[in-house]
Amino acid sequence: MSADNGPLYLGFDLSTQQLKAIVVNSDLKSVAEAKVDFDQDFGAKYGIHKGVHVRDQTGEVFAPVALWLESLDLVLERLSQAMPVPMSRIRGISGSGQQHGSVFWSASAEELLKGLDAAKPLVGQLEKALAHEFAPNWQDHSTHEELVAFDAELGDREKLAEVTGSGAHHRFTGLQIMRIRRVLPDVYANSKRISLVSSWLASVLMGAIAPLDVSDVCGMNLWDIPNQTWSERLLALSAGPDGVADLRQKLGEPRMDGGGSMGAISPYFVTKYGFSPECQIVSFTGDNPATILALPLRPLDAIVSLGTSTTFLMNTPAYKPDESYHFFNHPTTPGNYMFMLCYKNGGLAREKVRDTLPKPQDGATGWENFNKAVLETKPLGVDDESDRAKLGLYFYLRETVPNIRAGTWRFTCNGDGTDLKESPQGWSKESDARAIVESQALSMRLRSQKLVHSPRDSLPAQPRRIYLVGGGSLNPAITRVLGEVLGGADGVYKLDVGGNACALGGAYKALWALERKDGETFDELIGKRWTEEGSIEKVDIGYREGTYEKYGKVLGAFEEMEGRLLAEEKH
Ligand SMILES: Nc1ncnc2c1ncn2[C@@H]1O[C@H](COP(=O)(O)OP(=O)(O)O)[C@@H](O)[C@H]1O
Ligand SMILES: O=C(CO)[C@@H](O)[C@H](O)COP(=O)(O)O
Repeated sequence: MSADNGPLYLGFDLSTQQLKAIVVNSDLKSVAEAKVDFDQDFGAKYGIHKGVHVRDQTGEVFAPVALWLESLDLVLERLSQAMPVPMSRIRGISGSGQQHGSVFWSASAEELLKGLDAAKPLVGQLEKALAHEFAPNWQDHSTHEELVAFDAELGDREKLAEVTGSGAHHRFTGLQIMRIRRVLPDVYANSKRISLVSSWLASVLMGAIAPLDVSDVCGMNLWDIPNQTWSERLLALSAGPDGVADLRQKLGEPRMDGGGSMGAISPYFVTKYGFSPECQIVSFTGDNPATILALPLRPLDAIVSLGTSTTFLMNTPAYKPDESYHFFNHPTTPGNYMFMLCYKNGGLAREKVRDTLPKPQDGATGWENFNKAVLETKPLGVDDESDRAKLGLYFYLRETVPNIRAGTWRFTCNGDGTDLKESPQGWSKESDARAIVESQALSMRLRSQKLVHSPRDSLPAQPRRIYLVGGGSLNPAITRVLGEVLGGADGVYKLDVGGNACALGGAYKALWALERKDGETFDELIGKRWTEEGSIEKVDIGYREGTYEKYGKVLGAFEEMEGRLLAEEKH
């Protein structure tokens, strides 16, 4: 069958600020795309900002589930208009959700999901299917009490990381569930099932509660990765000693196969949008695991995702957990893992620094002055040999890696990293523009050191290729600084789908799930069909001899700066 009349695959991405959809054919070529921007399309109605509500007094960050339901109808309406061929050609659907967020279903959920009426919108019909109208968001940091308890439960934080792939993090779902049980006991008691954002979207599309996904389940601090089972002790911590069986029932058993079908699409979508009743729903995963499925990722290649959060991702067969980063099951390949660093102060922090600079004329992207400042400032703000290197931290929210309070700090040191001192007088706004991007990249380089080795010849240890995805990957100044700091022996590449990588990874996952031959891995199938041309574009040379080493010399000072700020908080 030629790609002109063959099956199509749909990938969704329900992220913090948008719901995106992309359709590809069996040759991996994009056929149609659509998106809903939560603030633009529904901001006034729901009173959200950047996709969420924030309660500063408690640190809560959450999204209205009704907003996502309205967005699902709207994105499908837009997609059906954008499709050059009938929706009935779509054979399979998968996708991704922002990680860690949870949706609490009521006892009526199964029945309401099964009986959806295509003559009415989703939103009114599923109101009573929810035990809680809001979903905690990954930016939530209201769970300090729970964080302390999780880190202590198995002995210490390192032990928790060995078992669950991560130390305790405010946003991880086990902590969020424990807090909901503490502050909203009725919500917890009335929750018949609990979904992650990924499995929630799959559930609505399937008209039945979908199991949690093999990879996304690792973002809860509840899943024992070495033994691939729920940790009874951590369930007991989250649910209370008598609540283990009940919480296990609410969560269900995860689906360990990232491929195959979970069931056919709900008749609601068949009648309303013209899907085939044979269209299959494949398990949905987290947005970061989906990102590593947007291309065949080789060992030593890294992806930097510049979305609302900034993440650094690698695909590795080695499980080497550490309390400062994350390991997840690979979403499609048993025995492989996704290594991840995740920063809360990503895109929104860069926007705050951008907004301190004069606003460009109307019609500009808004980044022009920021980019000019980044490109006109020398590495580490060092103009000549006598200048001290500038190192800054720009945390508008409490950061996760490392767990440092909100604030802005500026330090200087000698070029060899010695004599680190705080610089209370600071420096110009233009220097901040370069320093924030360098700071984010230095943190990634520091923490991924153990996972990289020399790619060839006598080059220093570094990734082979660096792929950039997410909204920020469109920015040439950010791209250049990432190449200068992180290296990349074979260069820095941008995915042509830019901000749509997670949705694309979801579409490829659906394709692999339904077309795989016995035992055929995702990388084998996608690797055979994927071509660089039309998929990626080289945007920077990456490793620059001399510059890379210059940044290497201040890595120790960067770590010391973080250490000093962490120590201040302990006193
Ligand atoms: N030209 C640009 N330069 C720098 N950042 C950009 C640019 N365009 C978009 N962004 C950033 O991309 C972010 C959104 O990226 P996206 O991947 O769509 O996010 P998410 O998946 O978290 O919703 C915005 O917060 C914005 O800061
Ligand atoms: O919390 C994490 C990963 O641990 C975030 O990366 C979320 O998964 C949300 O991502 P974006 O909305 O930035 O894509």
